[in-house]
Amino acid sequence: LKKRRNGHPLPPGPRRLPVIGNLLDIPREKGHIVYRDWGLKYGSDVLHVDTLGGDLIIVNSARAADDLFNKRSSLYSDRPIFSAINDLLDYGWMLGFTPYGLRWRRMRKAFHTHFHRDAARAFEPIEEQAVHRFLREMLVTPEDYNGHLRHLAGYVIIKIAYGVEVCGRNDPDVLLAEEAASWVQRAVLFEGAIFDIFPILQRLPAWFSGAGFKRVAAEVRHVSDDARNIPWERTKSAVENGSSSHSVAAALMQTEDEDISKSVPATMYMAGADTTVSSAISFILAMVLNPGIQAKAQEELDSVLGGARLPTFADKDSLPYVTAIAKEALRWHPVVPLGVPHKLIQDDIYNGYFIPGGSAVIGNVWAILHDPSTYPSPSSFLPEHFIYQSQGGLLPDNAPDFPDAAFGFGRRNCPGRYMAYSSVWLTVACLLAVFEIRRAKDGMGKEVEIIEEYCDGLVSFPVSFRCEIKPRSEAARALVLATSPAEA
Ligand code: HEM
Repeated sequence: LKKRRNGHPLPPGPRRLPVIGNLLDIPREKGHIVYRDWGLKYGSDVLHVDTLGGDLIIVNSARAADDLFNKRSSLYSDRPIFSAINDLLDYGWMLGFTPYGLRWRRMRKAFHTHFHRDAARAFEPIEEQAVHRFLREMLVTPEDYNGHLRHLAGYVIIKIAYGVEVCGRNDPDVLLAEEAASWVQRAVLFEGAIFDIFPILQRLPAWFSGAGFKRVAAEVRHVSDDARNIPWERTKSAVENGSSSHSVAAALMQTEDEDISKSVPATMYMAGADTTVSSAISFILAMVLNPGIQAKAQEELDSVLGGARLPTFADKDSLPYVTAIAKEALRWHPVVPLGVPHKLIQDDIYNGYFIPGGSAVIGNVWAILHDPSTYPSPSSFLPEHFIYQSQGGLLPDNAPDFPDAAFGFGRRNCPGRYMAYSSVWLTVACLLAVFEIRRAKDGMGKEVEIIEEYCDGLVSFPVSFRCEIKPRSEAARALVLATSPAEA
């Protein structure tokens, strides 16, 4: 290593001990905050951590993320090999974990064909129908907003992926995809624990031992295979007998080989369901905590729509404050606070520092989206963070007016981001247009205290909280009821 370094130091970081390196320094929770604080302490936006699994590089600023992940994207676009789990789970078919190379490129291209900015607009009618259906569900059991949001995400993804409508909460496709996705989360996290990438999971689950692991792994593999194959085979039969509706799976079947085609729709649920749900819940939490912001957004909605209809995508440009709320929901508590680790494929020098080839490289999404030089009050939920200073907001005029980092970096950034953002935008706009979101009251009429707390994990979720979500008026309720049940 000394030879390869050729006099260049490694980026700074906590002092390494012989043999165990920085094992004892690795934070057990809230890694994104600890890593940001290390950056401040060591005066560098790029850090090096010596883990038992190898080298870990943390990138804490938008500038360094752009320099490495974008400008040197041919070097920084691989993934660390999650090999131990992959042997058993075979999640190599999921685009997010596929090593950088030909197979990844083909899958990514297939994804891009259907999800680039203009292509994703084709999904808007499905998203509108699904959000209307969600609003109707919210009229009946608003306390189950979490379940309804999950249903909404599942409905949209399965309909776009396979052209079929999920039948209720217990739809077999959704249940299977949910199960596979939850195993993937666990598998990745716990592989991360081995590499010390996601420090929280240094506590390995009890089933990770001997025969227990083999048994669980066999089951998991089965679930992962079914999640990819069952809906695919059904779509294939539907295409063959001429009964299929338009879908990503049906379109890919005509153009790509089976390995690529069936991986794309199956990946959508794994990558797109939890992430979209988490951002929508963050929005609800933000509204409970900030009634003034909610009132201002509703004023804007009323002035544009006159309370006469629900917002649609065509209203986006007329609703800058609502749009800023949707973006702020993605920034305030980013869904994937440490992103998904990339891997550097060969030795590199950056700002005079030596970065060893093979390092896992983490873009600290949270630190970048909480940089006070771009977002002056980073911990507060302020839509003004996405309104330029020249227009009365807080965003420096040279900063991008979108929380790009929330969707990752460089060639591996989220290919579903346009679809994800439009789903979040429409959910935010429609909920604000017709519902009042408030603190819940206890039996004594006292407001229930809410703690702004998030679970650690690859995908981070707000800790469950109670709130009250009621139609703003009888007219608002009538608007929701007027969305035809037949359309969804
Ligand atoms: C609010 C919702 C979402 C957020 C915040 C989000 C965020 C992310 C992030 C941070 C990454 C890692 C990027 C990197 O490695 O640098 C990622 C990857 C990915 N996302 Fe999303 N995502 C969302 C929704 C979706 C949706 C709806 C889909 C599909 C329909 C999707 C598909 C993917 C895929 C396939 C990857 C892996 C890309 C690759 O490795 O080449 N995501 N996403």
